[in-house]
Amino acid sequence: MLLGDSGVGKTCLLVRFKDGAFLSGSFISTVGIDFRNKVVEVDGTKVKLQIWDTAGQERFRSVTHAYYRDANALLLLYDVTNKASFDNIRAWLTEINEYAQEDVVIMLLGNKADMAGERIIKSEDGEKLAKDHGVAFMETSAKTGMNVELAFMAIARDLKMKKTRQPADPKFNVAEYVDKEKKTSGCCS
Ligand SMILES: Nc1nc2c(ncn2[C@@H]2O[C@H](COP(=O)(O)OP(=O)(O)OP(=O)(O)O)[C@@H](O)[C@H]2O)c(=O)[nH]1
Repeated sequence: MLLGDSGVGKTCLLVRFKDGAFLSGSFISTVGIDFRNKVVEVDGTKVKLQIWDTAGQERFRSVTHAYYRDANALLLLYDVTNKASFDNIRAWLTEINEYAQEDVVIMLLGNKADMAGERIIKSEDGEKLAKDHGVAFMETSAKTGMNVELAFMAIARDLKMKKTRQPADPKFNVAEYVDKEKKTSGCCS
């Protein structure tokens, strides 16, 4: 499930992942909730992701709250050019605490990382906030595609590991996996 303030790029991120395209031009706010499916392969196993795109606007909150409980993973977005969207992350995490399952996987994403000239939130600030709350973090761009595949594939891997894990197997940690992948790809915070 994609969460975050209106305009941070949730729909664009999903469209980039699903169709490999970027929705530029006029911004059409999501009304309520919408979903798209995508089947991906993780180590030879097919994983069907059902990705729910929520409306960031306050007036739809009561609609979206009803869906938190069934979510296995949450991608929580802010916009690196919009301070309010970053400041609101704590409030989003409080809502998640209240409505989502305790073991839900959470990934914090600083989107619009392509907008270097207009950036307000530093990558280190996102990193710190994520660390404070024990969640995975990366910066993304729905426009260039930076880290979009990595974000969704890390979630797919986590969900697959949860389903197939034997009691003796070590636990999969999505935050550690993402840090390792970011380092090996040498790319983009
Ligand atoms: N430069 C840049 N623009 C982006 C990016 N992602 C989204 N946008 C733009 O930001 C605006 C809002 O994007 P949406 O994906 O509709 O935002 P949303 O979070 O789904 O908004 P709500 O549906 O209202 O919750 C659009 O004009 C997009 O073109 C990005 O990574 N880079």
